[in-house]
Amino acid sequence: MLLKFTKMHGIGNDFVVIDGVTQRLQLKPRDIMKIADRRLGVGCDQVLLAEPPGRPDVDFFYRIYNPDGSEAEQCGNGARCFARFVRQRRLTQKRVIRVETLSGISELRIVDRHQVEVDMGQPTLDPGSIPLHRPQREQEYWLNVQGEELSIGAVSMGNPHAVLRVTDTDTCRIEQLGPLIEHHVDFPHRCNVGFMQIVERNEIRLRVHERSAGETLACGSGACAAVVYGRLRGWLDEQVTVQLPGGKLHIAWPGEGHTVRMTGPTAVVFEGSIRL
Ligand SMILES: N[C@@H](CCC[C@H](N)C(=O)O)C(=O)O
Repeated sequence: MLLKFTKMHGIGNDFVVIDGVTQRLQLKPRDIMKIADRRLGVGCDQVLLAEPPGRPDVDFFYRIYNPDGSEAEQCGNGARCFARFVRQRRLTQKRVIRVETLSGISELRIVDRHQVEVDMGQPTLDPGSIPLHRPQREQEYWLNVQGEELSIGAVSMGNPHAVLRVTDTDTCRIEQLGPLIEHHVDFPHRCNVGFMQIVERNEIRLRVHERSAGETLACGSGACAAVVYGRLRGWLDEQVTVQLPGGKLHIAWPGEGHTVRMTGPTAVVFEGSIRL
C-alpha cells in the first residue's frame, strides 16, 4: 500500500499527518512504528490520522499514535497541525473545527496564517481518572523514585501528565527521571513528565519527556498541564507564556471549572508517500 502523508511540526514537535477521510485505511501498530521510525520510515514524534466523524456534532475524528504504535488520548501541538492540515487538504473550509479524540471533544480555531488556538477542555485532577494510584486528590503527591522522594503534580489533559517544579530546566535530570516516572508503578497507563521552571508569574520554561517518544522539542498538552499545576499551587497567573526547547506557546486557564486554551504556530515541512 502506498500511503500519502504530510510532514508537519508545531514548534518542533513533529508529526506525520495522514488523510484517512479520502484514503480508507486500517493502520496496524507495526505500520505506525515503521512510519515513525527516523531511520527506517519517515520519522516523527506522533502519527496523526484524520478520520470521518463518528457523531453528528463534530467534523472529524482525530486519532493520535505514539511511535511505539500505541494510541494516545490527546496531543495539543498535533491538534494545531491537524486544523491546518484538514483546511489545506480542503477536507473542510471551516475556521472553527470540532474534533473528537479518545478523550472527548476539542475545538480548533484558525487565528491567522500562522497561529491556531485549541480549546483543550477541562483538566482532570481526580487521581483515579488520571490515572494515578492515590486514594484522594492532593495539591502535590510524593513519588518514590529509586529511593528519592519527589514532589509532583498530576494532571490529565485527556492524557496523563506528571509535573515537577525545578529550579533550572537546563540541569533538571530529564534523561534520568523522565523514563523512571513515565514507567512508575503508580501511573498504570504511564505518563508524560514535565519539568517546569518558573521565570515569572506569567512565564515558565518547560521540558517534557513524552510517554513513548522520550524528550521532544515541545509538548502542547504538557504545557497545559504545567500551567494548570502552577495555577493550582498559586505560582502562576491566568495567562502564561511557556518557553519550550522548540519555541513558545501561550496558555490561558482561568481556573477550575474552565477549559484550557493553547495558542501557537504550525508548519508544513514536506509532502510524500511511503510504501507499507
Ligand atoms: N506531543 C503531544 C502529546 C502526544 C501524546 C503523548 N506522548 C502521550 O502519550 O500522551 C502534545 O503536544 O500534547
